[in-house]
Amino acid sequence: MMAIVPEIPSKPVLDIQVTTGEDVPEIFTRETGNGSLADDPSALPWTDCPVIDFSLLSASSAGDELRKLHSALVSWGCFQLINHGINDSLLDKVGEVSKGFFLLPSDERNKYSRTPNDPQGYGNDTILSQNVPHNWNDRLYLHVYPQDQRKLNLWPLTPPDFRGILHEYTMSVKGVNETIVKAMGRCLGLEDNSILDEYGEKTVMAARINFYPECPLPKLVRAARAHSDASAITILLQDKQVEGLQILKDDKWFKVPILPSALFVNVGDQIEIMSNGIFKGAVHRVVANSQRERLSIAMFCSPDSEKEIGPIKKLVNQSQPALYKSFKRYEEIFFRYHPKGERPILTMKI
Ligand SMILES: O=C(O)CCC(=O)C(=O)O
Ligand SMILES: [Fe+2]
Repeated sequence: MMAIVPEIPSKPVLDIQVTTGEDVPEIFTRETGNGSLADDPSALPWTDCPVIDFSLLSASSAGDELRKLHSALVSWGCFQLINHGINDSLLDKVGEVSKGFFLLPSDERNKYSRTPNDPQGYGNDTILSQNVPHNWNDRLYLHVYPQDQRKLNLWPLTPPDFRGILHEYTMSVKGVNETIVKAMGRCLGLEDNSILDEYGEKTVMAARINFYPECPLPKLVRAARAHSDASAITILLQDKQVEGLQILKDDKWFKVPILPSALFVNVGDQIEIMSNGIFKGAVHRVVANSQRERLSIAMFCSPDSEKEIGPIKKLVNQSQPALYKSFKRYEEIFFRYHPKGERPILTMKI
């Protein structure tokens, strides 16, 4: 049996009283070597990762858009998605109910607190090593699809329409995920359903609703340290006004701009593995902001956790041997390594 490593506990960031940098607890300011904290965000360049028009992806004449998508996935591992069909009013509403939750008094929010060693629920991320800094981030992490896997006791009852809106948003994002994943299959020269078939019986989706309070020490504290996602793909709704997300490419950091009404899509570890390394999982981080709070909603779309995942057979041959092992339940693997400051995907390499 595996020993359970105890968590390094922390209160939600919203419950820490800070007025000056001196009030920031030491668990947030440790250095990790995950990129220099001294980088001045204003000095970094903007990413020019492609903007993909969703409405063109399923057309029989999608050639140009698929070429753009292919180039995005092999170079950046991410793209901005426009014309995705989710209307602005739903994007606004899911943002508003989410913010409404984080603005609740502490005792209301903490009714939905996660329990130690379980990622689902409200609070901050699990940290399992003294060397790993905590993120200046409170998040509500919920399995949202399939519906019978929802832990409804962790779904806020206030704001009153939170559950209904998150459900509606989930179902809309699920459709977007399917079209993107089919297009990714075509980009690899495979059948439409080649990746979706690897998903098994059902797509699994988790929502991670991030709230980043203002931070008086943005030069020493990360809002989210560098990571790649456990998902196959992540569909992210950024804050409408406050930037902060950055993407790593060729060892350089790039800021991700806010594009009105767009969703930001990035490749997660599981598509990197299924594509046998052809598509790159995007390493990203979020910088802290001393002036403004920030909200984002990441929807992690992944294969059925009981399905064995590995490099797609048609992409493996003598000149391209499999680069990764096959496995099940990647989310569990991710939560074993990430809280210790290790990169989960490296443990999957052959
Ligand atoms: O807040 C963001 O823009 C990104 C969040 C993120 O990387 C995540 O939730 O995995
Ligand atoms: Fe992420």
